[in-house]
Amino acid sequence: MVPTPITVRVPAKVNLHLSVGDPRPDGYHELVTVFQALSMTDEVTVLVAEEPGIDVHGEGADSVPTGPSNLAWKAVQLLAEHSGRDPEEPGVRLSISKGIPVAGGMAGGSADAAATLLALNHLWRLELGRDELSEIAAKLGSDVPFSLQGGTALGTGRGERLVPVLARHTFHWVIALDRRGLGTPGVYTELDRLRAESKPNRVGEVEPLLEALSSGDPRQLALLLGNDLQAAAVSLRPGLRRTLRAGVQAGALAGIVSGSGPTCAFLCTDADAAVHVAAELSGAGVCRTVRVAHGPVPGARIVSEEPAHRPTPPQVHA
Ligand SMILES: C[C@](O)(CO)[C@H](O)COP(=O)(O)OP(=O)(O)OC[C@H]1O[C@@H](n2ccc(N)nc2=O)[C@H](O)[C@@H]1O
Ligand SMILES: Nc1ncnc2c1ncn2[C@@H]1O[C@H](COP(=O)(O)OP(=O)(O)OP(=O)(O)O)[C@@H](O)[C@H]1O
Repeated sequence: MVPTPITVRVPAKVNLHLSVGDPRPDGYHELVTVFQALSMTDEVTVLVAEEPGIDVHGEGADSVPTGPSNLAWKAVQLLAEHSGRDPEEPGVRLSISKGIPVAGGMAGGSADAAATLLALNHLWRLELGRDELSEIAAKLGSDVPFSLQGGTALGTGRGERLVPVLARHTFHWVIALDRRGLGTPGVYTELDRLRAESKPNRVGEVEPLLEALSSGDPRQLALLLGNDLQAAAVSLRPGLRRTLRAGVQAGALAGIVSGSGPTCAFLCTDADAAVHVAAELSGAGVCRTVRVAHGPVPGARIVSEEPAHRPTPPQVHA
Protein backbone atom coordinates (compact mmCIF):
# COMPACT_ATOMS: atom_id res chain seq x y z
CA MET A 1 0.00 0.00 0.00
CA VAL A 2 1.30 3.48 -0.90
CA PRO A 3 1.90 5.51 2.29
CA THR A 4 -0.42 8.49 2.82
CA PRO A 5 1.19 11.85 1.92
CA ILE A 6 2.33 13.89 4.90
CA THR A 7 1.93 17.67 5.22
CA VAL A 8 4.05 19.68 7.63
CA ARG A 9 3.49 23.34 8.57
CA VAL A 10 6.62 25.30 9.49
CA PRO A 11 7.10 28.88 10.74
CA ALA A 12 9.24 31.86 9.71
CA LYS A 13 11.65 33.31 12.26
CA VAL A 14 12.81 36.69 13.40
CA ASN A 15 16.03 37.26 15.38
CA LEU A 16 15.16 39.41 18.41
CA HIS A 17 18.86 39.69 19.23
CA LEU A 18 21.65 38.89 16.77
CA SER A 19 25.19 39.39 17.96
CA VAL A 20 27.74 38.54 15.27
CA GLY A 21 31.35 37.74 16.22
CA ASP A 22 34.40 37.65 13.98
CA PRO A 23 34.61 35.24 11.03
CA ARG A 24 35.83 31.74 12.00
CA PRO A 25 38.36 29.73 10.01
CA ASP A 26 35.44 27.84 8.37
CA GLY A 27 34.00 31.15 7.09
CA TYR A 28 31.03 31.19 9.47
CA HIS A 29 30.61 33.81 12.19
CA GLU A 30 30.14 32.95 15.83
CA LEU A 31 26.66 34.08 16.89
CA VAL A 32 24.67 34.74 20.01
CA THR A 33 21.09 35.04 18.86
CA VAL A 34 17.53 34.79 20.12
CA PHE A 35 15.14 33.35 17.56
CA GLN A 36 11.37 33.67 17.71
CA ALA A 37 9.08 31.62 15.45
CA LEU A 38 6.29 33.68 13.85
CA SER A 39 2.84 32.87 12.55
CA MET A 40 3.87 33.21 8.87
CA THR A 41 4.21 29.69 7.58
CA ASP A 42 5.08 27.41 4.66
CA GLU A 43 3.53 23.99 4.13
CA VAL A 44 5.45 21.10 2.65
CA THR A 45 3.75 17.90 1.49
CA VAL A 46 5.83 14.80 0.77
CA LEU A 47 4.38 11.97 -1.24
CA VAL A 48 5.65 8.74 -2.66
CA ALA A 49 6.17 9.04 -6.43
CA GLU A 50 8.18 7.16 -9.01
CA GLU A 51 9.15 10.39 -10.70
CA PRO A 52 10.87 12.69 -8.19
CA GLY A 53 10.35 16.46 -8.32
CA ILE A 54 9.24 19.64 -6.61
CA ASP A 55 6.43 22.05 -7.24
CA VAL A 56 6.24 25.40 -5.50
CA HIS A 57 3.19 27.65 -5.05
CA GLY A 58 2.43 30.91 -3.28
CA GLU A 59 4.48 33.92 -2.14
CA GLY A 60 7.58 34.38 -4.36
CA ALA A 61 7.26 30.87 -5.85
CA ASP A 62 8.75 32.04 -9.17
CA SER A 63 12.12 32.71 -7.57
CA VAL A 64 12.38 29.38 -5.75
CA PRO A 65 14.44 26.71 -7.53
CA THR A 66 12.57 23.49 -8.35
CA GLY A 67 15.73 21.47 -8.98
CA PRO A 68 18.45 20.00 -6.79
CA SER A 69 19.49 23.41 -5.41
CA ASN A 70 16.21 23.68 -3.48
CA LEU A 71 17.19 23.30 0.18
CA ALA A 72 14.19 21.03 0.75
CA TRP A 73 15.46 18.69 -1.97
CA LYS A 74 18.88 18.68 -0.29
CA ALA A 75 17.03 17.57 2.85
CA VAL A 76 15.47 14.67 0.90
CA GLN A 77 18.89 13.59 -0.36
CA LEU A 78 20.60 13.90 3.01
CA LEU A 79 17.93 11.93 4.84
CA ALA A 80 17.86 9.29 2.08
CA GLU A 81 21.61 8.85 2.44
CA HIS A 82 21.33 8.75 6.24
CA SER A 83 18.71 6.01 6.07
CA GLY A 84 20.45 3.85 3.45
CA ARG A 85 18.31 4.90 0.45
CA ASP A 86 19.60 6.00 -2.93
CA PRO A 87 19.72 9.84 -2.73
CA GLU A 88 19.36 10.02 -6.52
CA GLU A 89 16.23 7.82 -6.51
CA PRO A 90 14.47 8.68 -3.25
CA GLY A 91 11.03 7.93 -4.72
CA VAL A 92 9.32 11.05 -3.36
CA ARG A 93 7.89 14.31 -4.59
CA LEU A 94 7.57 17.58 -2.69
CA SER A 95 4.88 20.20 -2.93
CA ILE A 96 5.83 23.47 -1.23
CA SER A 97 3.30 26.16 -0.45
CA LYS A 98 5.15 29.39 0.40
CA GLY A 99 3.85 31.94 2.89
CA ILE A 100 7.35 32.93 4.08
CA PRO A 101 9.03 35.60 1.92
CA VAL A 102 11.82 34.25 -0.29
CA ALA A 103 15.33 35.55 0.47
CA GLY A 104 13.79 37.78 3.14
CA GLY A 105 15.92 36.92 6.20
CA MET A 106 13.07 34.88 7.71
CA ALA A 107 14.57 31.41 7.08
CA GLY A 108 12.18 30.42 4.28
CA GLY A 109 14.38 27.79 2.64
CA SER A 110 15.50 26.55 6.06
CA ALA A 111 11.85 26.13 7.05
CA ASP A 112 11.14 23.98 3.99
CA ALA A 113 14.20 21.83 4.69
CA ALA A 114 13.13 21.32 8.31
CA ALA A 115 9.56 20.47 7.25
CA THR A 116 10.87 17.95 4.73
CA LEU A 117 13.03 16.19 7.34
CA LEU A 118 10.07 15.85 9.71
CA ALA A 119 7.67 14.70 6.99
CA LEU A 120 10.08 12.09 5.61
CA ASN A 121 10.87 10.83 9.10
CA HIS A 122 7.17 9.87 9.25
CA LEU A 123 6.68 8.84 5.62
CA TRP A 124 9.69 6.49 5.77
CA ARG A 125 8.96 5.46 9.37
CA LEU A 126 12.53 6.25 10.41
CA GLU A 127 11.62 7.06 14.02
CA LEU A 128 14.54 9.47 14.41
CA GLY A 129 14.29 11.55 17.59
CA ARG A 130 14.27 15.37 17.62
CA ASP A 131 17.99 15.46 18.57
CA GLU A 132 19.05 13.27 15.66
CA LEU A 133 16.85 15.24 13.24
CA SER A 134 18.36 18.45 14.59
CA GLU A 135 21.91 17.17 13.92
CA ILE A 136 20.95 16.37 10.33
CA ALA A 137 19.21 19.75 10.08
CA ALA A 138 22.42 21.59 11.08
CA LYS A 139 24.22 20.04 8.09
CA LEU A 140 21.71 21.74 5.78
CA GLY A 141 22.02 25.25 7.24
CA SER A 142 22.50 27.20 10.45
CA ASP A 143 18.81 28.18 10.75
CA VAL A 144 17.35 24.73 9.99
CA PRO A 145 17.47 23.33 13.57
CA PHE A 146 15.48 26.33 14.82
CA SER A 147 12.85 25.86 12.11
CA LEU A 148 12.34 22.35 13.51
CA GLN A 149 12.23 23.50 17.12
CA GLY A 150 10.24 26.76 16.93
CA GLY A 151 9.08 28.73 19.97
CA THR A 152 11.72 31.11 21.28
CA ALA A 153 15.32 29.90 21.58
CA LEU A 154 18.84 31.07 22.31
CA GLY A 155 21.17 30.07 19.48
CA THR A 156 24.97 29.90 19.71
CA GLY A 157 27.79 28.49 17.56
CA ARG A 158 26.83 29.40 13.99
CA GLY A 159 23.21 29.57 15.24
CA GLU A 160 22.61 25.81 15.23
CA ARG A 161 23.14 25.12 18.97
CA LEU A 162 19.81 25.83 20.64
CA VAL A 163 18.43 26.19 24.14
CA PRO A 164 14.70 26.92 24.52
CA VAL A 165 13.84 30.26 26.13
CA LEU A 166 10.80 30.61 28.34
CA ALA A 167 8.46 33.13 26.69
CA ARG A 168 4.89 32.46 27.75
CA HIS A 169 3.56 35.72 26.35
CA THR A 170 2.51 36.36 22.82
CA PHE A 171 4.14 39.28 21.02
CA HIS A 172 2.56 41.07 18.06
CA TRP A 173 4.52 42.01 14.98
CA VAL A 174 4.13 43.85 11.70
CA ILE A 175 6.30 42.49 8.93
CA ALA A 176 7.33 44.69 5.99
CA LEU A 177 8.43 42.77 2.90
CA ASP A 178 10.82 44.42 0.47
CA ARG A 179 10.58 44.34 -3.29
CA ARG A 180 13.71 42.19 -3.80
CA GLY A 181 15.56 39.69 -1.64
CA LEU A 182 19.07 39.94 -0.17
CA GLY A 183 21.60 37.08 -0.19
CA THR A 184 22.73 36.03 3.31
CA PRO A 185 26.48 35.50 2.54
CA GLY A 186 26.69 38.98 0.98
CA VAL A 187 25.24 40.61 4.11
CA TYR A 188 27.79 38.88 6.39
CA THR A 189 30.58 39.96 4.00
CA GLU A 190 29.29 43.54 4.07
CA LEU A 191 29.38 43.51 7.88
CA ASP A 192 33.03 42.33 7.79
CA ARG A 193 33.80 45.14 5.34
CA LEU A 194 32.07 47.78 7.49
CA ARG A 195 33.92 46.52 10.57
CA ALA A 196 37.27 46.70 8.74
CA GLU A 197 36.74 50.35 7.88
CA SER A 198 34.93 51.68 10.95
CA LYS A 199 33.48 50.49 14.22
CA PRO A 200 29.75 50.01 13.73
CA ASN A 201 27.86 49.66 17.02
CA ARG A 202 27.51 46.13 18.32
CA VAL A 203 24.45 44.84 20.15
CA GLY A 204 25.05 44.40 23.88
CA GLU A 205 24.72 41.33 26.09
CA VAL A 206 21.73 39.07 25.58
CA GLU A 207 20.67 38.69 29.25
CA PRO A 208 18.51 41.87 29.52
CA LEU A 209 16.55 40.75 26.46
CA LEU A 210 15.96 37.32 28.01
CA GLU A 211 14.61 39.06 31.13
CA ALA A 212 12.32 41.25 29.01
CA LEU A 213 11.00 38.14 27.27
CA SER A 214 10.13 36.48 30.53
CA SER A 215 8.43 39.68 31.79
CA GLY A 216 6.19 39.61 28.69
CA ASP A 217 6.22 43.43 28.46
CA PRO A 218 6.55 44.42 24.79
CA ARG A 219 7.68 47.95 25.77
CA GLN A 220 10.63 46.53 27.68
CA LEU A 221 11.44 44.09 24.88
CA ALA A 222 11.25 46.85 22.25
CA LEU A 223 14.12 48.74 23.92
CA LEU A 224 16.39 45.71 23.67
CA LEU A 225 15.83 44.41 20.13
CA GLY A 226 19.13 44.47 18.22
CA ASN A 227 20.74 43.03 15.13
CA ASP A 228 24.42 43.41 14.17
CA LEU A 229 23.55 42.57 10.55
CA GLN A 230 21.20 45.55 10.34
CA ALA A 231 23.97 48.04 9.49
CA ALA A 232 25.15 45.75 6.69
CA ALA A 233 21.66 45.19 5.29
CA VAL A 234 20.99 48.95 5.37
CA SER A 235 24.33 49.65 3.72
CA LEU A 236 23.39 47.29 0.86
CA ARG A 237 19.76 48.48 0.73
CA PRO A 238 19.70 52.12 1.97
CA GLY A 239 15.90 52.35 1.47
CA LEU A 240 15.47 50.15 4.57
CA ARG A 241 16.27 53.18 6.71
CA ARG A 242 13.07 54.79 5.45
CA THR A 243 11.05 51.62 6.08
CA LEU A 244 12.36 51.36 9.66
CA ARG A 245 11.50 55.00 10.31
CA ALA A 246 8.04 54.65 8.77
CA GLY A 247 7.14 51.68 11.01
CA VAL A 248 7.93 53.63 14.16
CA GLN A 249 6.12 56.71 12.85
CA ALA A 250 3.12 54.43 12.22
CA GLY A 251 3.06 53.58 15.92
CA ALA A 252 5.28 50.50 16.35
CA LEU A 253 7.31 50.31 19.57
CA ALA A 254 10.49 49.48 17.61
CA GLY A 255 11.63 48.06 14.29
CA ILE A 256 14.54 45.86 13.26
CA VAL A 257 15.84 44.23 10.12
CA SER A 258 14.98 40.53 10.35
CA GLY A 259 18.17 38.42 10.24
CA SER A 260 20.07 39.24 7.06
CA GLY A 261 17.13 41.27 5.73
CA PRO A 262 15.66 42.92 3.79
CA THR A 263 12.40 42.15 5.65
CA CYS A 264 11.77 44.52 8.58
CA ALA A 265 9.91 43.42 11.71
CA PHE A 266 8.07 45.91 13.96
CA LEU A 267 7.09 45.06 17.52
CA CYS A 268 3.68 46.43 18.53
CA THR A 269 1.89 46.85 21.86
CA ASP A 270 -0.89 44.37 21.09
CA ALA A 271 -2.88 42.76 18.26
CA ASP A 272 -5.05 45.85 17.62
CA ALA A 273 -2.01 48.11 17.49
CA ALA A 274 -0.40 45.73 14.98
CA VAL A 275 -3.40 45.98 12.65
CA HIS A 276 -3.30 49.78 12.92
CA VAL A 277 0.47 49.96 12.27
CA ALA A 278 0.13 47.59 9.31
CA ALA A 279 -2.55 49.78 7.72
CA GLU A 280 -0.49 52.96 8.23
CA LEU A 281 2.72 51.39 6.97
CA SER A 282 1.08 49.97 3.92
CA GLY A 283 -0.19 53.48 3.07
CA ALA A 284 3.34 54.91 3.43
CA GLY A 285 4.47 53.15 0.23
CA VAL A 286 7.89 52.18 1.59
CA CYS A 287 7.68 48.42 1.03
CA ARG A 288 6.11 45.81 -1.26
CA THR A 289 3.62 44.42 1.20
CA VAL A 290 2.85 44.33 4.90
CA ARG A 291 1.68 41.46 7.13
CA VAL A 292 0.73 41.03 10.76
CA ALA A 293 2.12 38.08 12.69
CA HIS A 294 2.48 36.89 16.26
CA GLY A 295 5.00 34.76 18.07
CA PRO A 296 6.14 32.51 19.50
CA VAL A 297 4.49 29.65 17.59
CA PRO A 298 5.57 25.98 17.47
CA GLY A 299 8.21 24.67 15.09
CA ALA A 300 7.65 22.23 12.21
CA ARG A 301 4.64 20.00 12.89
CA ILE A 302 2.52 17.54 10.99
CA VAL A 303 -0.84 19.10 10.21
CA SER A 304 -2.39 16.32 8.20
CA GLU A 305 -1.58 13.08 6.55
CA GLU A 306 -3.41 14.34 3.46
CA PRO A 307 -1.84 16.88 1.06
CA ALA A 308 -3.03 20.48 1.47
CA HIS A 309 -3.84 20.38 -2.25
CA ARG A 310 -3.02 17.93 -5.03
CA PRO A 311 0.37 19.02 -6.32
CA THR A 312 0.58 19.94 -9.99
CA PRO A 313 3.23 18.11 -12.03
CA PRO A 314 6.75 19.33 -11.15
CA GLN A 315 8.23 21.94 -13.48
CA VAL A 316 11.74 20.50 -13.38
CA HIS A 317 12.75 17.03 -12.34
CA ALA A 318 15.29 16.98 -9.55
C1 LIG B 1 21.19 35.52 9.25
C2 LIG B 1 20.62 34.30 9.92
O1 LIG B 1 19.36 33.98 9.30
C3 LIG B 1 20.35 34.60 11.38
O2 LIG B 1 19.62 33.58 12.00
C4 LIG B 1 21.54 33.09 9.80
O3 LIG B 1 22.80 33.39 10.38
C5 LIG B 1 21.72 32.58 8.39
O4 LIG B 1 21.48 31.21 8.45
P1 LIG B 1 21.38 30.32 7.12
O5 LIG B 1 20.68 31.06 6.04
O6 LIG B 1 20.85 28.98 7.57
O7 LIG B 1 22.89 30.25 6.74
P2 LIG B 1 23.80 29.04 6.20
O8 LIG B 1 23.12 28.40 5.04
O9 LIG B 1 24.25 28.20 7.34
O10 LIG B 1 25.04 29.88 5.70
C6 LIG B 1 24.95 30.73 4.55
C7 LIG B 1 26.11 31.69 4.60
O11 LIG B 1 25.86 32.70 5.59
C8 LIG B 1 27.06 33.05 6.25
N1 LIG B 1 26.95 32.72 7.69
C9 LIG B 1 25.86 32.02 8.16
C10 LIG B 1 25.76 31.73 9.52
C11 LIG B 1 26.79 32.18 10.37
N2 LIG B 1 26.75 31.94 11.69
N3 LIG B 1 27.86 32.86 9.90
C12 LIG B 1 27.94 33.16 8.56
O12 LIG B 1 28.89 33.79 8.13
C13 LIG B 1 28.17 32.27 5.57
O13 LIG B 1 28.65 33.09 4.53
C14 LIG B 1 27.43 31.07 4.99
O14 LIG B 1 28.08 30.54 3.85
N1 LIG C 1 12.75 25.93 -0.42
C1 LIG C 1 13.24 27.15 -0.70
N2 LIG C 1 12.50 28.24 -0.44
C2 LIG C 1 13.01 29.47 -0.71
N3 LIG C 1 14.20 29.69 -1.28
C3 LIG C 1 14.97 28.64 -1.55
C4 LIG C 1 14.53 27.34 -1.26
N4 LIG C 1 15.51 26.49 -1.62
C5 LIG C 1 16.52 27.23 -2.11
N5 LIG C 1 16.20 28.54 -2.09
C6 LIG C 1 17.11 29.62 -2.56
O1 LIG C 1 17.70 30.18 -1.38
C7 LIG C 1 17.76 31.60 -1.46
C8 LIG C 1 17.50 32.15 -0.05
O2 LIG C 1 16.15 31.92 0.24
P1 LIG C 1 15.53 31.89 1.70
O3 LIG C 1 14.08 32.19 1.52
O4 LIG C 1 15.91 30.66 2.41
O5 LIG C 1 16.30 33.12 2.33
P2 LIG C 1 16.30 33.70 3.76
O6 LIG C 1 14.93 33.58 4.34
O7 LIG C 1 16.91 35.06 3.66
O8 LIG C 1 17.25 32.72 4.57
P3 LIG C 1 17.85 32.91 6.05
O9 LIG C 1 16.94 33.81 6.82
O10 LIG C 1 17.87 31.49 6.55
O11 LIG C 1 19.22 33.49 5.82
C9 LIG C 1 16.67 32.01 -2.47
O12 LIG C 1 17.10 33.09 -3.24
C10 LIG C 1 16.43 30.77 -3.30
O13 LIG C 1 17.06 30.88 -4.55
